Amino acid sequence: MQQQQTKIAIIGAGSAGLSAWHAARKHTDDVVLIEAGAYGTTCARVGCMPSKLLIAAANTAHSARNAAMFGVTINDMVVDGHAVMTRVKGERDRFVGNVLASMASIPESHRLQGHARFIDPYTLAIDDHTQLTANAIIIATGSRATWPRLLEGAGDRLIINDDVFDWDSLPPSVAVVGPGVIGMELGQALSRLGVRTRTFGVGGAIGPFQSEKLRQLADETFSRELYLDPDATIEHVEQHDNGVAITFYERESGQKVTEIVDYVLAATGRKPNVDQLDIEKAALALDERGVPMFNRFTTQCLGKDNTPSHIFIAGDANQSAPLLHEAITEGKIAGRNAACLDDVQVGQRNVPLAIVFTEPQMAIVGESRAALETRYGGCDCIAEGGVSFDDQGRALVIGENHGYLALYAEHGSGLFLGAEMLGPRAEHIAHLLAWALEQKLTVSQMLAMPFYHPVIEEGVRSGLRDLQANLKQGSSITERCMECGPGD
Ligand SMILES: Cc1cc2nc3c(=O)[nH]c(=O)nc-3n(C[C@H](O)[C@H](O)[C@H](O)COP(=O)(O)OP(=O)(O)OC[C@H]3O[C@@H](n4cnc5c(N)ncnc54)[C@H](O)[C@@H]3O)c2cc1C
Ligand SMILES: NC(=O)c1ccc[n+]([C@@H]2O[C@H](COP(=O)([O-])OP(=O)(O)OC[C@H]3O[C@@H](n4cnc5c(N)ncnc54)[C@H](O)[C@@H]3O)[C@@H](O)[C@H]2O)c1
Repeated sequence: MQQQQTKIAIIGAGSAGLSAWHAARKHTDDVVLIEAGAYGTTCARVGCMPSKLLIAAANTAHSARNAAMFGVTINDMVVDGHAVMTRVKGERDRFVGNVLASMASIPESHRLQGHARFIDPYTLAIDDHTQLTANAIIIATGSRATWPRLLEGAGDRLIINDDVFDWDSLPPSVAVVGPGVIGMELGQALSRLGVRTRTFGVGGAIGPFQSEKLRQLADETFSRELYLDPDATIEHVEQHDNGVAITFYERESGQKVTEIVDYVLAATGRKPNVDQLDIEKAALALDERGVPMFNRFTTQCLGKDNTPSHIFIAGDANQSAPLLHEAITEGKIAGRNAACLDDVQVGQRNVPLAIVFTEPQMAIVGESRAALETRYGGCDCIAEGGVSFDDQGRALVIGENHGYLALYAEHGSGLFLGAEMLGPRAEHIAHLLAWALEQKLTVSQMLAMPFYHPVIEEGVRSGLRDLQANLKQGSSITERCMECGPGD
């Protein structure tokens, strides 16, 4: 094995690893980036971008199909599966190309190709060709899809998101297992593109929602356009000639049925890629899932001896917020801190923000009601308000009048705490609300902002008014109040 020495080794050239690379390079030239698979990042190759491209095609088909609602007739609307996938893959390749072009700024001499694993806390083996010793190591290895064993009955017809973006055309039917973020985005998109879908979950969860009201509303709303059973019992999955026989209890009738589908798409969650790193040789404290314990503000891992380690972890690998913008932020913090081990600093983290690109979109800003209840310890300190989009002016105009926005604030201070939303333009509303949360605005400060007419934001104002009305803030301090002493 070739012996090599570096100041910083970064494992994984995905979004977090590349962000770490650029941050570290501001402090040192001595950085090595290790990648086991294809360059281009999960986000661009098989994640955020191709999924949004597929969704864009699906929503176009859906709008065309529903154009009659506006008095517009579109005759012979055809979804050309081959053309859909050609555009998805073509634009996807453009995004990947952009990443590859930016990688050109990383000299070959600073890159190693191969699978990294720990030999000891400071040494990595890269495949069986290089032994790399580093003063600091950043784990940015991402995550991968997991699935229950039952689905393996589908044989080579069991697919994950990566496989969808390899298709040259659209198949006639797909069973989607897991109505989480990936399952709902891809399941609805495929259904709108004319693929016969069946979506199955366990325990009732849909998308990212914690609020029972929103979960139920999502169930009702999505069930209107696709077969969705968020608490399904799948009894048997078996590969069958040119498809898969899937035996399940039909939601409405409760009857056991067997259907043949072309593919079973596993969207049952992702696990961090830390299990193939020989992580136990890194002398780190691990949680019950085997993921290194770390400080989310420094991304520094905790050593087995309870002292901060020279190892950092960023992006999906730590599973704390498996989203692209969080991967970039964590990579930046990790890169800077790995380069300045004597002066590890707290990095800036933003408020939680998650958006699901279904229609209606789903979004969570700040902590969910359930998480807030836990944080506040059940002290009845949280006020809730909300608004339905069913009869909201702008939503009616554009024919997207479905959904609800739940808003949370703190009694007493009136501070805005967060929101959960199913509804039109949630991607934009969620940003406005996240920015308000970031600025630590109170509900009355938010209500003092301008609201144009007619816009979805007017619905947000109605929700904020409802929240304001439910807030217990005590009597307002009058101009010459008892508390105000002489000299005021
Ligand atoms: C279908 C889908 C849709 C998504 N949509 C969105 C979205 O709309 N918005 C959003 O914010 N997020 C979205 N995400 C999540 C987002 O893609 C991830 O949070 C983000 O890509 C994580 O980046 P990362 O750098 O941690 O991982 P990656 O980009 O996966 O990088 C990890 C890299 O590490 C390499 N690696 C792993 N182990 C080793 C090893 N031992 N040695 C060397 N290299 C190794 C891997 O090959 C990989 O290249 C989506 C994800 C999926 C799957
Ligand atoms: N728009 C976005 O930002 C976006 C899009 C896609 C993915 N992502 C990221 O990727 C992560 C992973 O997404 P995901 O959808 O794989 O995970 P997820 O945790 O969101 O969803 C997994 C779903 O599978 C269900 N499930 C688990 N076991 C099951 C079983 N045996 N049978 C049926 N259902 C089962 C779960 O109840 C859950 O609903 C997300 O948490 C998110 O961070 C983000």
